[in-house]
Amino acid sequence: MDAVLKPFPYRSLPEDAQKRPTQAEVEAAVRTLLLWTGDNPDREGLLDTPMRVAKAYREMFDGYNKDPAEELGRTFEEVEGYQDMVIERDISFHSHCEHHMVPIIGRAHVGYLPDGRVVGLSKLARVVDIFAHRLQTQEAMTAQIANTIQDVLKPKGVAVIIEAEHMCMAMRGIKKQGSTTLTSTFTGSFADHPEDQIRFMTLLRTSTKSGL
Ligand SMILES: Nc1nc2c(ncn2[C@@H]2O[C@H](COP(=O)(O)OP(=O)(O)OP(=O)(O)O)[C@@H](O)[C@H]2O)c(=O)[nH]1
Ligand SMILES: [Zn+2]
Repeated sequence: MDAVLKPFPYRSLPEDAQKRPTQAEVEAAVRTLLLWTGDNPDREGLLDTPMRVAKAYREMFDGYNKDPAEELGRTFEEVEGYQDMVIERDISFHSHCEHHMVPIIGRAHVGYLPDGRVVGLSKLARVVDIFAHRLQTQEAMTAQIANTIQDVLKPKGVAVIIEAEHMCMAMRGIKKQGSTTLTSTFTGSFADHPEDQIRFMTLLRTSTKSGL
């Protein structure tokens, strides 16, 4: 199936990337990579690997087929006048770095200050996953999540913090296991009022075991 990529509002794709290669072309490319490792793509254990890799890529990079704005389209106003921040903490995600195409594994914390409308909680995690399932830098992913929620939901502000481990730092190159990268983007009232940022950070640190 040759899917045509949807327009992507936060990063333009080159013209020739708009059309996907065929399944046969992808499998041939994986076969080349297998040869590059030094292994034999014709041995029994590797015969179906190009097909499996193509299938896995379709799943791991399905974020290119989805529009994060659509996820935020359905909102609710009946929340009994609730006006304080809403935070979805510890949203686990898997992504791939755009430099080495190896995994980034981490957690996102997403908060917003509603302006009359709230969104289904799962939708915040869906937005995280859509951006995670594209080739990323952590900085870009953090900004994309915050800017999409700000642009579509139009709350008073959005706060996004991501902490992640980059396998390109752990498995190769500098080989530092266990170091994590922290990034943050604050929009609206979170950018304008330090006290909102502080409250966000304080709420994030509230222990889930505290019984609050
Ligand atoms: N800022 C940023 N850098 C990243 C991210 N993921 C990977 N990198 C870095 O991207 C850089 C790419 O550096 P290059 O010198 O072009 O590539 P390289 O020779 O593979 O680099 P080394 O990892 O130092 O071996 C590396 O320093 C990676 O650690 C990310 O999400 N954000
Ligand atoms: Zn990398």
